[in-house]
Amino acid sequence: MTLRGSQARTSGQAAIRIGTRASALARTQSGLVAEQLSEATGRDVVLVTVSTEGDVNTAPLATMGGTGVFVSALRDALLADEVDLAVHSLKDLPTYAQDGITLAAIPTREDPRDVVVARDGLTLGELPQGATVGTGSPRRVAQIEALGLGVELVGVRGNVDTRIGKVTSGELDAVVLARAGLTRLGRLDEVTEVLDPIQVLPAPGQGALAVECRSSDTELAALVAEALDDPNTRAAVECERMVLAELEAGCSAPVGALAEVVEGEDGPELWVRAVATSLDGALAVRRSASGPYDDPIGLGRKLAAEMVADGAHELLNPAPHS
Ligand SMILES: NCc1[nH]cc(CCC(=O)O)c1CC(=O)O
Repeated sequence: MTLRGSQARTSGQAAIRIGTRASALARTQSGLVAEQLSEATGRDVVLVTVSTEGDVNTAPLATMGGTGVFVSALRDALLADEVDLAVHSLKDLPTYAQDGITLAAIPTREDPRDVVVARDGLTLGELPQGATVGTGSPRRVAQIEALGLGVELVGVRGNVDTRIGKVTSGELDAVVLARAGLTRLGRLDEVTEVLDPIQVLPAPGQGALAVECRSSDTELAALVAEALDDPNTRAAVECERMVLAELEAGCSAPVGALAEVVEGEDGPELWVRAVATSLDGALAVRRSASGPYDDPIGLGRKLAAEMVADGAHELLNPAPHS
């Protein structure tokens, strides 16, 4: 795909190359970023498809080194100067920084909640005992088990179409997905329930995108930040990701976190809520806190410290049975 910017013919500047994964969702997300960037800067923008281990290998993510399988091939393409920008789902990004890579922009996030797509328009609570609910995410498994509905959680992987297809075909009674993915793919009408974050907290960063560039490309980083960055989304996801980092958990750990900017008495404040669970959902530490808008990192640290004091590390890394 090539988007012709309004400045293209006069400026003589090369097109900005955006690296994207090949899935329909990734291409849609990258396309949105390409459109916004072209519109805001007048530059030509092209999409370049890069295949990643997470797309090629359909084994459970936890067996592939979990963190970052969707991310590293795009970063390699950036560092090799094959593309100028990489667009990721922010929740797939490892919490630690990588040398040479700058998180140039975090655009305005979509609704971060998880949703259910079930047969016959049903909600989770309406499904019969023993009904099969598909998800590959330990975070979703644990929090849904904790609801005590008597449904059977079944591991599924694959793109959005594959997962919803298992409900359409009758193989599963329901699947759980990120609402944001369905919004971007124009498939919101298939949602049968939106899960309340009080019961099922989304992954840190869910619903947000990350636009990365080479750290040496300071001019492009500034251009992209100016065109795409949303300060409220950035504050919220920095806080959520700090909770995850402080709990020393990766992107496939049973940790949920959701922060929001709210209007306080003296201006904007941050609100954050988080959960860490045992894998079977039997034990959970849930906490919430609020703090100053301009210190999302401090608030994330504070909340994580409270969760650690409540035993979050023991839940996430149980001692082996003797
Ligand atoms: N786990 C893969 C993944 N990474 C980002 C999204 C959805 C889009 C988003 O959260 O921004 C999904 C699919 C899903 O969880 O249903």
